Amino acid sequence: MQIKEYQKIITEIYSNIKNVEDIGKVANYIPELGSVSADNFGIHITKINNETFGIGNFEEKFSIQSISKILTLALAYKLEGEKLWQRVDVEPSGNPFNSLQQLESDNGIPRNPFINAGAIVVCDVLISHLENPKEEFLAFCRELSNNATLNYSEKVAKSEKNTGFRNVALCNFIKSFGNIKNNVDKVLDFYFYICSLEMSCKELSKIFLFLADNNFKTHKEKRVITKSQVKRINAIMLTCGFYDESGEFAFRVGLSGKSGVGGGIVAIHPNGFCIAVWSPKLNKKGNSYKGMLFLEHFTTKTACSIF
Ligand SMILES: NC(=O)CC[C@H](N)C(=O)O
Repeated sequence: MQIKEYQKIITEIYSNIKNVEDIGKVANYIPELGSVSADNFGIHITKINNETFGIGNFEEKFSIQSISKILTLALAYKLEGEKLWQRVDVEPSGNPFNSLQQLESDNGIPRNPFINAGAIVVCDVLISHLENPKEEFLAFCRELSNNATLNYSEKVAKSEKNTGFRNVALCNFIKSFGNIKNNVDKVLDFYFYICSLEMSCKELSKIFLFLADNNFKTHKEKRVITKSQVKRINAIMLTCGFYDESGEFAFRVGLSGKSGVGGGIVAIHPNGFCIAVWSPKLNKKGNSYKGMLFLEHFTTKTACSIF
């Protein structure tokens, strides 16, 4: 589909949904997230041929939260290879993102890398590989998107550190099973920082092009991960990207995707495009209410789901 056609359809849906009553709530269990204006609504699409279109607050940076779990997974998979799956599984959890429940019966092996438990293990794997995890992970993101302005938010990271009791519990619990190899404070500090990464919809739809374009190379002409790894990360996004609402997202939208409690969602059409939506009010499962609604209309009107 031509970018002009996407532009027309996106503009139309954006205008309709902008005025729909938002039944969601801005996340405030991390106090700093509660300070954003609930009315923000932005969309940006980047095609693999680099044609783009954006509307609304698509250039404003926000806390990408769990969307960063795709980036930590990509780097850990690159560094650790298939051994990674001995530490974290690839099954949908059917449980909330911060749940402790299954970890006991699963002997400290998190169900997938996109729930908090799984992302914490992935952070631990990265710490074992990297000398300066925060700096090197940020450098990876900057290279991937050819964007030196990408950064963490100190405020959000600190705010989460002060209130992240559940994540502290998760990390210690997993450590008790031997599936955290490094110091828990170090792992948690890294986890809180990766969650605090800030990007706009425009930046998000660009950084994830490596999952849409099988021939993607960075500006330094480097391949990021193998084609098989791209396929697998997309598969985990489809089955686990929205926690206990992953089935619903596949059912209503039909793209691989990932949400964050900052209200962002990215979705991938393999060989087509990456689209990012931001609207801070979340539904009960922690996914952006208007973001999901927008994407449902988008794949319906463009007939561009993967099914
Ligand atoms: N779903 C999310 O975006 C959750 C991430 C958040 N930083 C947390 O650990 O609770």
